[in-house]
Amino acid sequence: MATKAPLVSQLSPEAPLHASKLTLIKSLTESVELTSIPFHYTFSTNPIEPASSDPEDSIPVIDFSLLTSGDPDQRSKFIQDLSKACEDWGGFMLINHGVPESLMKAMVEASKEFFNLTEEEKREFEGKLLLDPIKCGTSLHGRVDEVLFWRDFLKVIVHPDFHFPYKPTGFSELASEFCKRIRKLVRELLKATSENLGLENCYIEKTMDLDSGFQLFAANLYPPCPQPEHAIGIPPHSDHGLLTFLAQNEIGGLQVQHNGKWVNVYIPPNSFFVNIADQLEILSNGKYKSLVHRAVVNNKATRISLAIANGPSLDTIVSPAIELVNSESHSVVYIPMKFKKYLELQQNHKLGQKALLDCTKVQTV
Ligand SMILES: O=C(O)CCC(=O)C(=O)O
Ligand SMILES: [Fe+2]
Repeated sequence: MATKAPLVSQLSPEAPLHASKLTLIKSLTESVELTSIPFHYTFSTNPIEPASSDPEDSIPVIDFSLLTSGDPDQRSKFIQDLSKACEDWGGFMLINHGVPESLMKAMVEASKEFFNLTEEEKREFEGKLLLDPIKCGTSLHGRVDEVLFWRDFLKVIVHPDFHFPYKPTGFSELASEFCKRIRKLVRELLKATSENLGLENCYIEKTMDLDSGFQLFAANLYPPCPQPEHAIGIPPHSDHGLLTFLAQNEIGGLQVQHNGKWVNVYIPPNSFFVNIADQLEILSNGKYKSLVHRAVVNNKATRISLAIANGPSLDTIVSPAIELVNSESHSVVYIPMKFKKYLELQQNHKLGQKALLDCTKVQTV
């Protein structure tokens, strides 16, 4: 059995988590035969409630090729489907989006290779501060987390400036292409969204300064967990930007909150799950709600997910579109805030549903 100091601190309930570096969850699960989860990983003493398997709860599917077909009827179907998905769910499965399946698979493979680097090699990319361009770690904020999450991550700022680890070979080139294609899709989706909100076609693109938009690539690794009903990969939260794109290997684990229930979302290998994030909720003055989601773990197979968060530029002051504020039916407004400030506040906020977004709301009378 491994007896590295950081491992001991994770296994013992008395040891303060903050005392030493945390072992990556991948290393922990590979170094000892675990039959139960170490104390600090207990997210819930009661088993986490299972998700709904009601066919009524099927995720809307948006066919991107309808938009690009050149047929006006197909385009208007796309616009309507998107509008309904944003209002009813806050997320949708995006199919026929034009990103080659081979590129998506290669990205998942390269992420897996990254996580397979030695712990020492990965420590080179550790990163400490919020806007450090490359950060590899475990849980959420690492040592400051009260409960540890069953997840290792690599987070990289890929726009407006592109950064990326130089290992494994070829990962950076693949990621550059992959993220560029996603930015293109985001622009198209946000043009259609502007239209759906009754705004000028380029409203979001311009006001959110997408030419300098903040794009963050994250790869998440969730190894098998001996007690998946008591641990969690990522707890319930909404994302910070405008739209997040999610892809995964063939293993499920994403759940979204819909009408007060948790719903399983399986993302097929050639699809993206796209969810509305907080800045789009603010901009739409609450017409669209950011989607609360979480990642659960399993006891059989390692899951890898890729989450690409697409936001405004860091200096953009995000506020509700004025056209959407003056209506009597919308009495809630959100306090305008620089996106960078929002990220800083989020960093110091415990991840809990939509706690930070709720703080930015003011009730008008
Ligand atoms: O792994 C997943 O499916 C979700 C990841 C996620 O929510 C995130 O990285 O923000
Ligand atoms: Fe997320």
